[in-house]
Amino acid sequence: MTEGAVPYADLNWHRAHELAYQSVQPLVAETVPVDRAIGRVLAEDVEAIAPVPQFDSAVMEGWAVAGSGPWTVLEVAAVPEQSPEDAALHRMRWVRDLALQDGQAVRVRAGALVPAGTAGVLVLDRGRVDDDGHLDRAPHAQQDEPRAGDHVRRAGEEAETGETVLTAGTALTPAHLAWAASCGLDMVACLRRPRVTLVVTGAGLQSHGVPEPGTVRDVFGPQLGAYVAALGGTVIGTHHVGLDDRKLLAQLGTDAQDEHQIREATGDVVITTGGTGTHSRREVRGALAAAGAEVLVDGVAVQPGHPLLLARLADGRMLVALPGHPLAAMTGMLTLVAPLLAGLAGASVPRPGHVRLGADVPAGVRTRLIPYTLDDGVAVPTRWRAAGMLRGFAEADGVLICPREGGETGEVMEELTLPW
Ligand SMILES: Nc1nc2c(c(=O)[nH]1)N[C@H]1C(S)=C(S)[C@@H](COP(=O)(O)OP(=O)(O)OC[C@H]3O[C@@H](n4cnc5c(N)ncnc54)[C@H](O)[C@@H]3O)O[C@H]1N2
Ligand code: MOO
Repeated sequence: MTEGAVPYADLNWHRAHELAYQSVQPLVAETVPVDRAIGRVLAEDVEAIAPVPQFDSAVMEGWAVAGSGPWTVLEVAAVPEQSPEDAALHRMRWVRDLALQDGQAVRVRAGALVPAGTAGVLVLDRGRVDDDGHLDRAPHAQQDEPRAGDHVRRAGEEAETGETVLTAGTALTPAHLAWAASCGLDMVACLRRPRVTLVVTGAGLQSHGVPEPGTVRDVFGPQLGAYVAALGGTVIGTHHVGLDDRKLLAQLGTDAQDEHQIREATGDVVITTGGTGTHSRREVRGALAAAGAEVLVDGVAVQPGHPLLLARLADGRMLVALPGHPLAAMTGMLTLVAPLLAGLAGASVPRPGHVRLGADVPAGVRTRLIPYTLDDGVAVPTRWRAAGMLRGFAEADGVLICPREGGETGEVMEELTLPW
């Protein structure tokens, strides 16, 4: 390789995707409140700090009973002028400290604590209480109701203290977080969400309305933040630098003195848009060279999104340069940003899925990323697939990774799932 040459120019799509993932290490962990950990990746195994559930409880409303019956129904002495909440708490504590003896029963609601000594729960409509507070089975009940353990949820039946209840590397879903709350957890150790700075280059970008001929409506500044969030990152700043190379360069350098300051000020990743074509202006490549960045990938053999760059800045931040053409940038996010953010977040590499083609795709000059819609379970490639078009991507169910030789109806092809 000649001096200064980029190790991976015109890289095969799969290798570029993998290289982006492998180019980074997971970020350090931080402990976060359970209710703010959605979508985060667990940094370490979580062990149950108490049995789950924490106490024996009734599954059905009725009476917790001891012995074969009939039973005397015990009730707590009422405290005058107690609020309903205080009365409920007072009764719960009384039940907690109670030890049922043979022939005794206590009225319980579904989910409520049952006292020590409970053999089972006699369901409400299977029992009768007479005026003297004696409980017996209803005429239609079986004579052995309730059998030992009937309608009682035992402490520790889901997890014992010290048991691993969530494993490191899990991307936390609402179901995981409900489970963590059920285990009594308040905080969990998660890998930090990658922080991203967006740098939008280009002239004549309009922030609102229908653009005048010769100008374009900016589709990256306002929208890429949500795309980054869907991929597990957080955009901490968006900078419009126009065509000013010095402003672009300023975003790639830093005055910060140490790693912590750099991360706080500028994040972990810089994503630029536009200025990646190999045309006369130096733009992104020039700025990367001036900033002393190490370019890892310069061009991916894919259409759209050929002039994509992956670089490591001098301070260790990673940079992805997306082309200006909108679809090229949107698919470039799947090619390089998705695996990069997954690598930083400690998540597994996003693997392509597979889908059956519902139409022929002719051969092309290189691999193509083609948005498709699902029709009756088969993939119909969009006709709005050129680099400047967004219509096909907007209505897509996924993106085909179509090899150079194309594909025929009925054939199974690799695809990328969209993060929304
Ligand atoms: N002489 C060459 N021309 C081009 C080459 C090349 O190698 N040599 N590569 C082509 C390919 S492939 C692509 S893709 C584009 C990449 O272009 P750039 O990344 O340099 O993009 P710009 O020139 O900055 O912008 C192109 C075009 O994209 C639209 N754009 C840009 N930013 C936005 C935005 N924020 N919102 C909406 N649309 C945007 C705009 O129409 C720009 O004119 O280069 C080819 N040309
Ligand atoms: O390769 Mo560019 O990204 O389509 O025109």
